Amino acid sequence: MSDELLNLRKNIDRLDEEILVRLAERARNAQRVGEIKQGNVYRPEREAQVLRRLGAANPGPLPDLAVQRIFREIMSACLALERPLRVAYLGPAGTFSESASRKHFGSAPNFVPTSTIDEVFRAVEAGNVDYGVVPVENSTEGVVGGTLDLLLENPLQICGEVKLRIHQHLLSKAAGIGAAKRLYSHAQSLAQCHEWLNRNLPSLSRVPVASNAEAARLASEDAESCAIAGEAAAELYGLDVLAANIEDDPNNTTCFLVIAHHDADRSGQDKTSLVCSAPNRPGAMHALLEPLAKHGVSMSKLQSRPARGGLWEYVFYMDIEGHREDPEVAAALKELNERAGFVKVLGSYPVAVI
Ligand SMILES: O=C(O)C(=O)C[C@]1(C(=O)O)C=C[C@@H](O)C=C1
Repeated sequence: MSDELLNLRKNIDRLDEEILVRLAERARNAQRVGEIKQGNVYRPEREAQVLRRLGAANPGPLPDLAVQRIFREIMSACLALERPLRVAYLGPAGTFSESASRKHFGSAPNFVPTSTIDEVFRAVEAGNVDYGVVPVENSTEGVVGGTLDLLLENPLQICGEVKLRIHQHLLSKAAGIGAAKRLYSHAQSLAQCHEWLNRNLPSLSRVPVASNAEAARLASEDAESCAIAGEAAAELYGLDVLAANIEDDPNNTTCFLVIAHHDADRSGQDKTSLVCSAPNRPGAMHALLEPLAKHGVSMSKLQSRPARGGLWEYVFYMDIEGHREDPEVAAALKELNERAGFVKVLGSYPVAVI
């Protein structure tokens, strides 16, 4: 081994020990914060601030995202010293919902898979878990109506968002693509890879199943079949990637929400989700939007859904920029309350950092 290589490795060993000592010191501080803090130990606004600050202060050569992922894990482990979290997600294990949960909370919590989105809400509401992660919108397939309906009916609040790039892979234990006779996947994933499949595997029979993870499990038990699923499912079921990133839209992204009994404090870069109704008369929609324009509040999303109970009655889901405690947002919400038939603030939370 050359002298230079030996010296570099010696340096790395010394630096690792320094990092370790500093990590222990950080963890002890977090433990003490946990003792002093009243109420919830998990503080999404503080975590977002830490990640943003370190991304901005990063001197390189590591990319910002790599630094933020490392600190995401550090905070996850520090928080677990204060109190281990329980997080429910739409299962089974290996789904994109699990990947989104881990992306947001790191790997320290106890993750609890559920069978339906409704069960995620019920687990949080009953206090069986601290937080829940539910899909709300996919860039190709649109909104998850069930999640929007549950947010309207339920007293729970949104305390965070997770944006996950969805990469779909063709997975199998078969020797090659030609050997496969059946393809399992969730209907949404089959739709997201429709063009690739028509081009590359037009005659392979496509079998929709309950989830991508279930598709991966079925493919792991039968070497004549393959599945479309993500990396987490491939790892969990020991499948080979026959073709990677086969989604038709390379920007395919799903947005998830983190639900809890509380929303988040101000982080400096926040959004607020709300749902409201407008009376069915001319100019009613304009009346809803006017307070936002008047107070300089930007709206990033507007989505209508049929109201339960009234034929051709609608409710409107909005995302606006800012925290409900920011003065201009508070003023706009107050006026909106006076004009709309009904307004429910679903929560203010930090804009996703990673
Ligand atoms: O600042 C806090 O409240 C902490 O508990 C520390 C810490 C961290 O490790 O930085 C850990 C968990 C919280 O969610 C936020 C931050």
